[in-house]
Amino acid sequence: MFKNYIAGEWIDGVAANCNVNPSDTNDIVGEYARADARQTTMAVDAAFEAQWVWRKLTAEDRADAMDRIGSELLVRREELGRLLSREEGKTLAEGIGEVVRAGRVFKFFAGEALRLGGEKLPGIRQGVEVDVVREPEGVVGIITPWNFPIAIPAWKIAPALAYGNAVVFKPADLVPGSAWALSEIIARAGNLPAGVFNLVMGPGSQVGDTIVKSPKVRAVSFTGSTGTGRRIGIECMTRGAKVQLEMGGKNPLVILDDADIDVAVSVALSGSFFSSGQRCTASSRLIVQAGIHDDFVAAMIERLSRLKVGNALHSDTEMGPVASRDQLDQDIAYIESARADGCVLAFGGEVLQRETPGYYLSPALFTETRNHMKINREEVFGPVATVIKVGDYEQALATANDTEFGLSSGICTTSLKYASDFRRSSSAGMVMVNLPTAGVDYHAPFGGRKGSSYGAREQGAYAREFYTSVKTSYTLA
Ligand SMILES: NC(=O)C1=CN([C@@H]2O[C@H](COP(=O)(O)OP(=O)(O)OC[C@H]3O[C@@H](n4cnc5c(N)ncnc54)[C@H](OP(=O)(O)O)[C@@H]3O)[C@@H](O)[C@H]2O)C=CC1
Ligand SMILES: O=C(O)CCC(=O)C(=O)O
Repeated sequence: MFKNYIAGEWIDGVAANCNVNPSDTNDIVGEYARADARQTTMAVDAAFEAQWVWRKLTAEDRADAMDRIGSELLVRREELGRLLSREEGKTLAEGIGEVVRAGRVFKFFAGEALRLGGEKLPGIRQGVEVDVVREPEGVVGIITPWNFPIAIPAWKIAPALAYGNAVVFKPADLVPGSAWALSEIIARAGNLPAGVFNLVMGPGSQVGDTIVKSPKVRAVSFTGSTGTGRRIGIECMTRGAKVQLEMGGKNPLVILDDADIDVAVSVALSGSFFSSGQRCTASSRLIVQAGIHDDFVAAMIERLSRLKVGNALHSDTEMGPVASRDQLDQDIAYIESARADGCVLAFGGEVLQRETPGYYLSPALFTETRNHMKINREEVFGPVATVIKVGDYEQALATANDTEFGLSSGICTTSLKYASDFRRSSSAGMVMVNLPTAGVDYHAPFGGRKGSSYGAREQGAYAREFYTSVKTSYTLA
């Protein structure tokens, strides 16, 4: 049994949770402890005490800890990448890539711990000095989803710790294995004082809810569904805690007549279907100008017909299964609803059988869709993309922005004029030109607008906005 880590001890849960390999449902990955509300409160209390020890250590101590964690992740990339792919279903290359990304994130924040500067302002009164510094928030609650089980925890935990906060980490119940492996490295290689970092596995309705409602938790960082995110946001705001929410997307990829068709197909394929489309940044709406529409759709179908869907751990697999039975059911329900609305299923959308029992779905491409349809309004979170045909650039831009979400957007064009205008006019937080809407750099700010995100940006140096609080002091020298 893999245990929770509370107050510097590995502790049994009140129940157990077995996670299953979505590529082979006969394969049980492991048995993991499940905490309840009482154990979660123990973790919060431990973090509350430990924050004072941690923030008083030097920035170099914190930097060294982040560096050691990052180094171990990078050294163990193959082993941890395999565990991640086995547990979540993304391909081995994607799994290893995610571990590398997490390792780089810790290395980046090792540097950031040393770069957290302040500001000195001239006082307006004679002899008075004004200093502006950033201090840690205190105890930070981190609640993460299943689709990036190592990278998302890493890009929340690393800045939280680097800037001097204590952490209570609750991973998604679906993927405790990756979270446990990451936590074991943080606990051991980080060599942190007891209570500075706590892992509390268990259901969101108990563990997550206790974290969110605890008065000792000063800030909550969440990634997941819009519904859960909004509920957490209201709870935190009601009790005056800081909150950062990364939620859904309905990301548009515009393809103009002047696009290089090979670039457009490769960008759409990667953005829509890699990681089985289970990315909040996935390109779910392909907005295609009429002149290139038929050639683009034909080229996509040709490429999709060669896409190898199979066991995530096989080296030649290009797209693994979807992560769970629930996710498969959700994808199928959206496919049925699109069909009922009159969309044409140009490719895929079928449950597949492979040599091992798993949640295999062929990548689905719909044509003849309209932007007002349900399939174009709600996040599917699976290997499902739609094509929306438009007449010109202005219509493409208006369609792209006509969504309640605003995480990422993209355009494929060879026109500098349209590329520049799209970068300016897109209502998304991240804009890509001739690149997939998914797959971002670890040192640049990450986040969206409108219904996709709430609060300060994640990642890169911008992360300090969320994980620190500004203090202004006045001194009469
Ligand atoms: N935008 C994104 O990045 C993601 C979007 N999604 C979307 O959300 C759908 C549902 O996925 P799901 O995993 O259930 O997403 P959730 O938003 O429910 O889960 C995300 C995290 O929040 C936790 N959680 C759930 N309920 C609460 C609560 N009341 N208080 C505090 N924490 C809570 C979950 O715990 P636990 O799972 O252990 O119950 C998990 O750790 C997907 O089908 C997809 O459409 C999902 C993942 C990521
Ligand atoms: O596209 C990426 O690199 C990140 C995606 C992400 O954060 C998510 O799907 O939750």
